[in-house]
Amino acid sequence: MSLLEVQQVTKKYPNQDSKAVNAVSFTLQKGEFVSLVGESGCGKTSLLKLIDGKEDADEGQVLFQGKKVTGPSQNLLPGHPGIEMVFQDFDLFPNQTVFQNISYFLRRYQKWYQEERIQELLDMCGLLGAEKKYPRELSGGEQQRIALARAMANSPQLLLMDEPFSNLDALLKNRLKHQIADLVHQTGTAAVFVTHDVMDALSLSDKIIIMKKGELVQVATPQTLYQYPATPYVARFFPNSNVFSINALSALLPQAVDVLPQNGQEAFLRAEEIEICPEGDALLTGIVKRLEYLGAYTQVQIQLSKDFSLRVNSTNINLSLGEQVPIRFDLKSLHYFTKKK
Ligand SMILES: Nc1ncnc2c1ncn2[C@@H]1O[C@H](COP(=O)(O)OP(=O)(O)OP(=O)(O)O)[C@@H](O)[C@H]1O
Repeated sequence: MSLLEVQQVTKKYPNQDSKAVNAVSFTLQKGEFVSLVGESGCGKTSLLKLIDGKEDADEGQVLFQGKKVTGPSQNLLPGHPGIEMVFQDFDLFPNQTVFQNISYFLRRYQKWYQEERIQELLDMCGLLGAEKKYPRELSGGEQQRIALARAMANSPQLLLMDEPFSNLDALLKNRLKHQIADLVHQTGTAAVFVTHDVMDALSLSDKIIIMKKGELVQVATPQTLYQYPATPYVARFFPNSNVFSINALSALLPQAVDVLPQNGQEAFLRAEEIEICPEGDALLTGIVKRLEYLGAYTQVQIQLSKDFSLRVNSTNINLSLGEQVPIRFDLKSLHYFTKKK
């Protein structure tokens, strides 16, 4: 039995024209780490609230450990006890100290255990010594970590995290994201992690769900998602992907018309699959339009025609804007999408 089964869940808020969540189905196993990625307003938070029983579904159902999760219409205190949710706005008690904020979630335990557990949680989140502070005395990132510590206090079976790293600096985010992933794997806690950053999703998840306008577009492992994005929307989440129309490429490569499909479809090519090459080996030639130095390589935007440019990853640090550069790639490495939208 799956830990969580989301079955055809649909939600439309009053006064909204379209459904915030539309016939969404997926399963989650014990200890599995799933990321939910999608553009702003596509229904990620709504889906988390439906899973946790904080919103009523119009259609479909959520089963947690085989039992139906009921919403606020049937519960005085919405929210399932085995599921914890970390909200984007932290939801801390403003007039209580950090210790009180966390201990409220441990109120059923004896004082000595509360104290021990709170030290453990604060240590994990890098906030030892903050027990007596009030939320207003903490930075956004610190408040966010307290919200995480609080959600993990009771070692929930399912942790729902709504962009938990949005207020953290890069150093802290890197530390915390690996701690959370380790914790999930060590304790058998399952997690649904909402993020805008598909690279975070790639590095942390067992499975990634891509959402668009309330619907699931693709559910896949990070490897499959990266190699075979099902639609242009999915591919565009990756900073190194080039999505373009085959017609635009065919116009520049009349000699390749026979090997390129002529149905006006889109294709994609990763920036690392294209190289700047010696002039005699060029497939195409373009002008350097933008240089983005990223440490290990530079991402170079090369304009090939008025409406067609490609991003290329290059280790050449001597390129300059406006320079003419020859590029090549294997036409066989072009990827085509299995779905249109
Ligand atoms: N309580 C509500 N009442 C009415 N409409 C809502 C409510 N909550 C969300 N919506 C609408 O439902 C849609 C989905 O919102 P939701 O917050 O779930 O998206 P999201 O993907 O989490 O967005 P973001 O990434 O910006 O947080 C949006 O159009 C939003 O305006």
